[in-house]
Amino acid sequence: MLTEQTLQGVIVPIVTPFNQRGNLDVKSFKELVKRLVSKGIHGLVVNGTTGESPTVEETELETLISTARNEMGEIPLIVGTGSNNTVATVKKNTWVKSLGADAALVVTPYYNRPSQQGIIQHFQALAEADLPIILYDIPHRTGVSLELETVKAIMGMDHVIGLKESSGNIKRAFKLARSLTKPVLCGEDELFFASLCCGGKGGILASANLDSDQFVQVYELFRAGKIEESSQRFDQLLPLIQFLFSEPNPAPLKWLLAERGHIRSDRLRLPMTSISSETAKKGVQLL
Ligand SMILES: O=C(O)C1=N[C@H](C(=O)O)C[C@H](O)C1
Repeated sequence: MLTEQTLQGVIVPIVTPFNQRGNLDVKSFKELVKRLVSKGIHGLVVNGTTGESPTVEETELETLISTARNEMGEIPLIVGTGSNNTVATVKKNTWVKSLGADAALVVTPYYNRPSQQGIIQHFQALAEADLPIILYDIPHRTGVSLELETVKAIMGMDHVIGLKESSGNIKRAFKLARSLTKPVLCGEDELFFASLCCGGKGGILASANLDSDQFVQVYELFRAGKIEESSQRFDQLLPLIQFLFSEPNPAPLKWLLAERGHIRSDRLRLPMTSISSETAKKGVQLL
């Protein structure tokens, strides 16, 4: 099980590769996991936003979890399970735990506009599944704003081991990293280095599906006190990060992974679509 002491470093929300017909491409997924593990990542998220969780079927998720588990050894496996239905999320957490998950990444309940108290109770209810939780705050995707007091209340729960902070507001990230005793992980790739400077303990970074060893080095250099070297290494990654978020994630990421031969197709499931030809031209320049 993952704990607040071991939750740190570069954690990669892996893409879910599909073939041209839109079916799960298990072979590409397995190769991808192996490659990421060989690059020294500190954890993996299956079924995150980057893994196109809204379109992944339960049987497919079972395959993804067991395939990843087999390749990962002791490296923590986190599974995205968040939804806007508390009972369903408890059930899903219990289920993914039985499949070998070390923790669940749980986004704030979106769309039905719960009160702050409702959000607190949602996370409280997840204790029943007995699986460590990482709170995922990403207001621009969920449409839900968490008050600082709400974050503190959730982070005070025993089964909640950390926060993935994706508000894009570095002042807020700074405040949280300073005031919380549990790890705050950056979920806004462009702010990764800034977040480490604010006291963040690592990041859950879609960009780290590519050039993973470079992201690991940014983190390791920073931890070793080599701040300038870490900063320079991160600057080198910025054009990649900016390209990857020039259209909704994970479309540019899948395109680049396919171009580099790491997956066999850049296919996404609707309503997500592949990148435009203009973005592809920019990608070719980057390559
Ligand atoms: O899947 C994730 O986890 C991430 N998703 C974010 C997003 O797509 O908005 C980006 C972040 O790098 C990780």
